Amino acid sequence: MLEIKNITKKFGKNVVLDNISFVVKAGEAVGILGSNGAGKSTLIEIIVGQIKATSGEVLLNGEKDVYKNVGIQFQEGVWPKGMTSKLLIKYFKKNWSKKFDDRTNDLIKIFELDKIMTKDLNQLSGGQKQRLNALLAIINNPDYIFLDEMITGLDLKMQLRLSDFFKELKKEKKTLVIISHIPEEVETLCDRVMIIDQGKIFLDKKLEEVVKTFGSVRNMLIKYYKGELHEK
Ligand SMILES: Nc1ncnc2c1ncn2[C@@H]1O[C@H](COP(=O)(O)OP(=O)(O)OP(=O)(O)O)[C@@H](O)[C@H]1O
Repeated sequence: MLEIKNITKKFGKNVVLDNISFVVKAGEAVGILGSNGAGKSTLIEIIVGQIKATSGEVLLNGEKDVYKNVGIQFQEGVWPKGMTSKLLIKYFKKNWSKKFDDRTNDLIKIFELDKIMTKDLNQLSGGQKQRLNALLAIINNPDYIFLDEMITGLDLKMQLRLSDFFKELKKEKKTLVIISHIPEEVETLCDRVMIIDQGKIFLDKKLEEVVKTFGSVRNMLIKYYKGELHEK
């Protein structure tokens, strides 16, 4: 169980997260929606320990060292010249000298990275980097997986393939926290939907309830952006 307790984050005077609390149960898949700049990525970065909260705490199964059992899909980075997918995967798996195991080789094929394994990362396309980042999130088979706009910008074939792949992980009772601007991604993968609005939780509902009330996550989001949702 992941507990987010009274998280506030300020950058200078800017309050980006304002006393956010919620619990994610093991095996749950939560989709986090919201406007650009609402605080979604900051929230995930705090949960996984990449940045510090101004106040509040995050506990995973009652413990503070959340990073030990999570996988996070990093945003696109700038890499040293000569860094390749192969080297980066080895680094993440901490097995510089060993051959990849069967699971890793399968993942490389599923994510269609096999042909670009030894190419300089700075020469990869945006979608190729994104697929690599998504693979790194799961390479160590974590129980808690955080995906920040995982399929945005991928071609439809890869969007469907990765959605199917993460759907299978969900069946294995992995816990997923997904930031997305694509309502269909949330509807496909998640059983709980949240909207973050100006650093606060504006809406937190079961997918079932959203679909029953609005017909779809997209319809709910349209209502939200039109100012016709009053959840606060
Ligand atoms: N390191 C930083 N220093 C100062 N302000 C920051 C920093 N990181 C983020 N912010 C600000 O915090 C706010 C929330 O940013 P965040 O990236 O969490 O939004 P988001 O909801 O993920 O947006 P998007 O949908 O555009 O990815 C923004 O106003 C952003 O400018």
